[in-house]
Amino acid sequence: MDTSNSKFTIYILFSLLIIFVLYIASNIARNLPNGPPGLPIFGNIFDFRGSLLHVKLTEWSQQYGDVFAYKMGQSSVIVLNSPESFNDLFIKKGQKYSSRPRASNQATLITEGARIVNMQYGDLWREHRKIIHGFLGMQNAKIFLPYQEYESRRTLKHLLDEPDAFFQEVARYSGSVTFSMLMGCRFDRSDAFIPQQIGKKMQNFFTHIRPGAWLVDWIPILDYLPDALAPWRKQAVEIRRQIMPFYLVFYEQMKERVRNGTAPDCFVARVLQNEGTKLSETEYAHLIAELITAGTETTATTLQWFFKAAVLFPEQMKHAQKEIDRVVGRNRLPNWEDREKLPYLNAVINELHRWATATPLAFIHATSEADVYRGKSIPKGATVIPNVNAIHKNSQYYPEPDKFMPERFLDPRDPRSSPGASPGGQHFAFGVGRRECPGRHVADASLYIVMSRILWAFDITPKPNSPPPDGYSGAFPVFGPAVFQCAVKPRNEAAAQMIRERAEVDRPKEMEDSSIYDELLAKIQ
Ligand code: HEM
Repeated sequence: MDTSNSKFTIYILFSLLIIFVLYIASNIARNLPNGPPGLPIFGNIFDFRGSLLHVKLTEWSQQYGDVFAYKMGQSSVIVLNSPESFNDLFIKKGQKYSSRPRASNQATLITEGARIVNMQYGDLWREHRKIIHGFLGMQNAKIFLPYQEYESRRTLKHLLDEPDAFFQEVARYSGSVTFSMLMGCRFDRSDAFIPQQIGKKMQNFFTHIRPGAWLVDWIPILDYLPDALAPWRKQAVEIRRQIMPFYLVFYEQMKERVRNGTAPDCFVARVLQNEGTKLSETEYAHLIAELITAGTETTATTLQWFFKAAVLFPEQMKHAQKEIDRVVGRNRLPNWEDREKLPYLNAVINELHRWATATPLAFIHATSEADVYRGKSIPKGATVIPNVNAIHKNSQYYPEPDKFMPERFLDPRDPRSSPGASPGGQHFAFGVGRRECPGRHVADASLYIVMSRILWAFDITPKPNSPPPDGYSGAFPVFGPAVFQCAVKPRNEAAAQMIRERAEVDRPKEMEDSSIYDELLAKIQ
C-alpha cells in the first residue's frame, strides 16, 4: 500500500471514530430512556427489516423494559409497554402526550393536514373531535342501534347462504352500519364493491402516512432539496390522487343533494346543513373519509379475529353458547336487553380485543412539550408509541397470554373468574387518554349484537385438513388474521328457520342501496 492510500484510510477511520464518539456523547447528553444501540446518523432504521413494527417493539420491550427509546435517523422514538406508563403519561400528563408526530411532510401532502388521526393536538383537532363526538359519543351512539340490530340479522342470513364468504360478510356488516348512519345507504351483498375498496384504500393510505414510511421522514435534511431532486413529493401527491377521489364521490354527491333537497336523513347531510360547523371543503372531505375508514375496517378486522378464535378455542365458545341458550332460550334471537345477563359473552368480547388486538400499537402519539419521566428526558416532538401489543402479550399482566381465556375479564365475584388475570379488568385495544377511540361505544355495540347472534345461530369449526395459518393480513395500523377457512353451520334446523324468518322484517327505515354510487365510482377507477 503506498503512503497516500494508507493516509486516506487512517483519515476515514479517524472521521468514523469521531462521528461515533459524538453520537454516543450526544445520546448521553440527551439522557433518553435506555434502548437498543443504533448506528450514527441512521439510528435503528436497519433493525426493522423483515419484521413487523409491533412484533419487533414487543421483542425489545422484553429486553429493555417497559419504557425504552430508539432512534430513527435523527428522531427519538419512545415506546411505552406497561399500564403504569400509559397511566402516568397518556392519562395524567395527557396535555403533553396527545399530539401526533410532526416529522412527516410527506404525510401532510397526502392528508392535506386535514385527517384527525394524524392531527396535532390543538384547536383544529378539538373542532374535529367535537363534531365526531356529536356523532359517536355514548348517548349519540344509541342512534346506531336499529342499524346494528337489522344488519346483524342480514349477516346471519348471508352466513347461512354463503358460509365461506365470512371474511367479506363481516366487512359488509360493519361497512353497512357505518354507511347507514353516515350516508343513509347500505350494502346488500357480502361482495359489495365499496367495503372491499375501503379496505384497499385504507392500506394504501396508512402504508404511506405512518411515521417512517419515507426515508425523508427520518432524515429531514433531505426535505430541503428542491422538487426536481425530491421525487418523493410527487409520489405523495400521487398517493392522495389514488385515494381521495373515491371519498370525494360521497362528499360531492351529498353536497349536491343537500343543495337540491333530495338528501336522505344522515350524519353527513346534517353536518353539511349545519351552518355552525367551521370546516373547510378539504376538511369535510377528509372527515368523511376518516369516519368511513375508521368505522369500517377496525370492526370488520376484529370480527375476522372472532372467527379465528372460535376455530381455535371451541370450549370457550361452547361456554358462551350455553350462557346464551340459558338466558335467551331457543325461540328468539339475542337482543340488547340480554346483554347485562351475559357476562361470559361480554368477557369473550374483551378477551378478543386482548388476544388479537386489531390495532396492536393503537396509533402513534407525539409530545407537544418536553418532559422528564423516571429521571429520563423525553424531548418535545418525540414520537411516543403506545405498545398495546406488549401489554396484551405480557404474562405479568395476563397470565398465559397466548391462551384465549374470557375468565380473566369476569367480575372477580363470579366463581368462574381467574383471580388477578387482567389489570383491573381492562384491555387497551381502543387506546387511552385524550386520543382514545371516539368510536368505541359504537364498535362495542356492533360487536355484541352480531357476535351474540352468530353464537346463538351457528357452530364455527375448523375445515378438515386446513388449520388457520399463523400470521397477519393488513398493514399498519390495522392487522387482521391471515386469510383462513372454517365451517359455519347452523346449530340446528330450527335456528336456520329463525334466521330465514327474521332476515327481512323490521327494517329501521327505507335505506338507499349503495349501488346508487356504482356508476360514479366506476368513472374514477
Ligand atoms: C373494534 C373497533 C375499533 C377499534 C379496535 C378502534 C381502535 C382505535 C384506536 C386504537 C385508536 C387510536 C387511539 C390513540 O391514538 O391512542 C382509534 C382512533 C380513532 N377511531 Fe377507532 N377503533 C374502532 C372503531 C371505531 C369506529 C366504529 C369509529 C367511527 C365510526 C372510530 C373512529 C376513530 C377515530 C375518528 C379515531 C381518531 C381519534 C383521534 O385521533 O383523536 N373507531 N381507534
